[in-house]
Amino acid sequence: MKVLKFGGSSVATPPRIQNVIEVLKPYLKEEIAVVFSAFGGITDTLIQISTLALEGKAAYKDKLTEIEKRHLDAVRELISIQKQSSILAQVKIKINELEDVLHGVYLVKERTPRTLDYIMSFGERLSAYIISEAMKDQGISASYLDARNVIRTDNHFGYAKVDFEVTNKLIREHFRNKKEVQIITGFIATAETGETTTLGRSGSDYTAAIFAAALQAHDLEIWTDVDGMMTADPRLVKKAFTVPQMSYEEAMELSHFGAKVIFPATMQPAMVNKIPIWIKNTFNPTFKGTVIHAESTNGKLIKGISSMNGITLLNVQGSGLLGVVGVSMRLFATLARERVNVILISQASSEHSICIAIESTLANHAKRAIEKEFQNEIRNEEIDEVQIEGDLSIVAVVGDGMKHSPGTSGRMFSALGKNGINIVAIAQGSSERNISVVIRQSDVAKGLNALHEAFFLSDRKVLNVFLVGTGLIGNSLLQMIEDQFVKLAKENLLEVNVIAIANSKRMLFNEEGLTLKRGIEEMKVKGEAMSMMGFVDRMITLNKTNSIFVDCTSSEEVTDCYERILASNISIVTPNKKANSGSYEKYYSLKNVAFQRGAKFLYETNVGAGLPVINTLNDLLLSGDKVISIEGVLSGTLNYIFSTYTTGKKFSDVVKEAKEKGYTEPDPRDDLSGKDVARKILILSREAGLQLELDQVSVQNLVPEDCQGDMSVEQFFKKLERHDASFEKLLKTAEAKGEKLRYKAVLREGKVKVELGSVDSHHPFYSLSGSDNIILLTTERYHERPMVIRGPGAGATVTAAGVFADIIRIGHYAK
Ligand SMILES: NC(=O)C1=CN([C@@H]2O[C@H](COP(=O)(O)OP(=O)(O)OC[C@H]3O[C@@H](n4cnc5c(N)ncnc54)[C@H](OP(=O)(O)O)[C@@H]3O)[C@@H](O)[C@H]2O)C=CC1
Ligand SMILES: N[C@@H](CC=O)C(=O)O
Ligand code: NA
Repeated sequence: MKVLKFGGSSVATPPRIQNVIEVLKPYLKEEIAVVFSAFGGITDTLIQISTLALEGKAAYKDKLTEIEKRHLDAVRELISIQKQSSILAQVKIKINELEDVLHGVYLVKERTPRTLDYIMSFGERLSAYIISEAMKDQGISASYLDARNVIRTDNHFGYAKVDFEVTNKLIREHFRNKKEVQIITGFIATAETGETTTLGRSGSDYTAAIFAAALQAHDLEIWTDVDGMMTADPRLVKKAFTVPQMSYEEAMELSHFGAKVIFPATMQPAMVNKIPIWIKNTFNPTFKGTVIHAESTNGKLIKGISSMNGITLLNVQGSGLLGVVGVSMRLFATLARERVNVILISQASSEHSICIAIESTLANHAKRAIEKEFQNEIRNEEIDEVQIEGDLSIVAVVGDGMKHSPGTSGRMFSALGKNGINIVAIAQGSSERNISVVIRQSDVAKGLNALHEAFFLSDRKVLNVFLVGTGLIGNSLLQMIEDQFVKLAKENLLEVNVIAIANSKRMLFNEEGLTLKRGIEEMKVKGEAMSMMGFVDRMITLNKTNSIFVDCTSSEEVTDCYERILASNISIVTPNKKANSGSYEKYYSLKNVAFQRGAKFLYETNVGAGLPVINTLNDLLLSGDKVISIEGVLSGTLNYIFSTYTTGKKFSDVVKEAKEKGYTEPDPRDDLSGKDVARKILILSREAGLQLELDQVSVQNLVPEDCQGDMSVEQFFKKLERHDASFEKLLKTAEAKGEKLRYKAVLREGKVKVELGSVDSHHPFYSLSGSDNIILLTTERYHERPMVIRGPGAGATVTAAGVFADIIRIGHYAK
């Protein structure tokens, strides 16, 4: 014997009912019994109608007509015309009965729990009856069984307790010699005194388990609308997947915390009789689903992550708790008396406080009750007033495999901590099957995803990128992420998702990740108006795991948001130098906030583009070295200009070439003025430990006076042409000495300057070409000959690659 149960969503419409009949057909070869819930939504509507009647609102009649129509329509759609009339008549008789009861409620304005149970019973009675007739009409040997004939309970209306001795006997007697498939009403039963009762939440599952146990079925199948028990709530964790098998205990722990696929109490009869419970999906019938059985399956550390919202913590504390026997007894007795269900308890060994998680709706009531119970202690200041903290959630990792496995909680807390999720309370019982934490409700989606990645996606990491700036660098970066996506995911288990893209005008978000190929175009067409505040708010609210803000602009409006971003535990990667070359105070405070929050702030491309300058310098310093001097050519643009500019060429043309090749700043005057180089050497000096400001850098400005000030880049180029002759003079002077022009940056003895000079053929700067940068690091350890870092130091590819490398570096750290 196998018992199957189909829930309300599986039988919500006639086509779905037909689908269920199709699902059942292959089962007819074996012995089965099938339990049905009311058509989807009917139980709720029945409660609603009875409430309207209770409130004296005649509108209940319209709703009743709707219910009647739904059931009559189902008969008309599922059953052939010639058989319809007697079945329609039966349905009408039931609806009339229901109408009489509702009329009674309407008149006397009273709806006892007993009446409500009776009203609700019509949902299952109508559905199972109609389905049994539809099956018969299709040639299946089936008969309708009103479970009230065989399930006996006490008269606790709403959640009646089953008398198994009598029930088992009645069920077995009923099934003796029964050939037809029994189509059974879920949820309902009869009290010893004869009234209709219901079995409480998920009562139809319970009905199925009661039948399975009584008939000693070899399997119980619960058919619902999901693919079984999932590793986490799939609405919040996109990568959640079905758990193929788990123990009864694991299922109880998981379902207890809101994974509403199965309600623990309903498993009891199956569990006691060791009957495997299959969770199957009516909308995906060939999928295996989940089997819940007696074996504790080893191998996996945890089976699932559950979550429960709407939680409030009550904190009872004070010196009166310490070592006083009986306080917790009084506390819990009070809560029990007030029917407040305690979901989680935590007490530290200092015995100074006890904290209890309950449903938020009961918080004020519970607080008042406890304060009343302890009014003497509160008056004597032995116990404080009860503190309540709401808007919380419980998240729990569950699995038999955690037992005796050190490191599970470590992994859990580390995943939450690295994502900046504050843990308000913790509980783990000695069954070691469940570790529960209380966190802010707004952190639940992020927390679940972080834990899911930590436990189920093994070493797989997902980085969520929010990009601002889609010019030369931003665009190349997106291209690179796209080109490397599959390889990184496959070989390095690193998934780089771009969640948002913005330029100065528009921004576009997609929580699932944007299609990079068309990302920028889409952003320009479909994006909403860009506002930096709006962008940051949205990014913070999304609260994604491993979020990385990537700034590929040169805007200070963007760097002004860094502190807030880092303070929200979001890492930053940027080639934009404005933040680190602003005030020293700002530079210092950004590093500090990042450190405090465990967020990363990476800017290798601030100097020498993709060349490993900042990381190398930091490695030297961290290992105890000290900088004596830094000397370099730090501008790709200026190096390109002065190594390409030879007799016969026009200076202004060479500057244009540098811009076309993508070496210059958005405004090339930032390069020519020496300002960009000044920023870079300032950043290196600060990294080396000097507390300097930008105006302390002595700068030689190469922008002719009439080209300075407010004008467009085009206007600037026009004006620059007038100065070609004076630049030619400089060039000729250097060439006459056999030297080359180079724009140098120097840090020595705490002083920093950037200036144009010429170098002879022995100088290491002489042979630089194209966009090359060179950095000579003279340190205590590298003092006879400096460490030399050299190579192309500007341009779209090398810079974007450096930015990408910083993003991946965060991936190494993330979890
Ligand atoms: N080019 C190089 O070789 C190197 C560049 N860098 C740095 O990289 C950064 C980007 O340079 P690059 O790509 O060449 O510059 P671009 O001028 O090509 O692109 C800048 C991008 O930033 C956007 N932007 C500007 N202001 C804002 C704002 N307030 N809000 C949102 N978006 C804004 C622009 O939007 P819109 O498209 O609407 O104008 C544009 O998309 C700069 O900081 C530069 O110093 C660092 C190392 C090397
Ligand atoms: N404009 C800069 C680009 C890198 O920061 C340069 O030319 O070096
Ligand atoms: Na670099």
